[in-house]
Amino acid sequence: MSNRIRVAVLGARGRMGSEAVKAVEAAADMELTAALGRGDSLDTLTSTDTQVAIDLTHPDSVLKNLEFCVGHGIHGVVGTTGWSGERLDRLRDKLAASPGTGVLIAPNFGIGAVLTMRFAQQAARFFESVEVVELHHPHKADAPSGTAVRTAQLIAEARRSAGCAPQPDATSTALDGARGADVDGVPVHAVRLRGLVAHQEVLFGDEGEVFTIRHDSMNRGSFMPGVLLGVRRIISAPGLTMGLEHFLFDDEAPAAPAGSAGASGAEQGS
Ligand SMILES: NC(=O)C1=CN([C@@H]2O[C@H](COP(=O)(O)OP(=O)(O)OC[C@H]3O[C@@H](n4cnc5c(N)ncnc54)[C@H](O)[C@@H]3O)[C@@H](O)[C@H]2O)C=CC1
Ligand SMILES: O=C(O)C1=N[C@H](C(=O)O)C[C@H](O)C1
Repeated sequence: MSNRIRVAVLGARGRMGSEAVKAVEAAADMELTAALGRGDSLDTLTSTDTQVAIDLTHPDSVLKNLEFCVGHGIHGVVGTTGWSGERLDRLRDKLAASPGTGVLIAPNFGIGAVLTMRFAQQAARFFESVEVVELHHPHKADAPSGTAVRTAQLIAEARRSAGCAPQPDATSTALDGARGADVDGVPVHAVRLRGLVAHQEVLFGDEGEVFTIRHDSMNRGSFMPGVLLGVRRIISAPGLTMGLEHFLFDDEAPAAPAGSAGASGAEQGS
């Protein structure tokens, strides 16, 4: 019997999902069990004995898909963005009732995007001002992007830990949206433009200097090494893992308890 990982793709006819289907088919250690689109029955996941479902669907679909998967002991690798705190709590409840099952939610599978978040976190305490600008194709459902929200949250956490003061902003009158969305005190601006794929700039400023971190995803193939890494790692990482960095930077992963197959099942990176 084959010991390849049995993987299904949800959202298989979409921009990301169609790339994921090709990537799974090309991976020697994986077998594609199902390529499901909107309206297809999730029962196919159980009838094909799927081990890992990759979700690249829509903010309105992803929680229902995961509730089914986790309820049937199928691990999830999730690229779908647009999560709220309330939806994450519902997923946590579901996972608590299925202790052997793992879900990775990665707002971005691109190595450069993960590094952007990491470097921004490191730079955050050294500058008085910071703003995030994300730029995407006009078909995107959620704004700001999941990556931009996560980047801003990580920056805000780092600034809080370092005891930074709120950043200066004398704006007293503004049109709606002119100063972007306020994510944990960090302004985040979203551009939607034909011709773009996925791009982000983090701008730091202080007296006499500006420091910019920029990342550009030129095509969706760039996300696939991260998706496949997520599939390979989630089968031995029970619980909720927030962010691909927990699988990329192995030196930071919590030690597995003696006798266990992998991570501890405690939440990583919430
Ligand atoms: N984490 C990452 O690195 C990345 C994440 N994304 C996210 O992935 C998601 C999908 O993005 P795109 O591929 O550009 O969107 P898309 O609109 O091209 O594809 C989504 C597909 O999912 C289908 N779908 C919707 N509900 C479904 C359901 N319940 N079951 C099965 N299929 C369903 C749609 O019909 C569509 O074909 C978005 O949330 C986007 O933000 C996109 C790029 C990279
Ligand atoms: O919708 C997209 O395209 C992307 N979505 C993700 C996000 O919201 O951060 C990742 C990447 O930016 C592409």
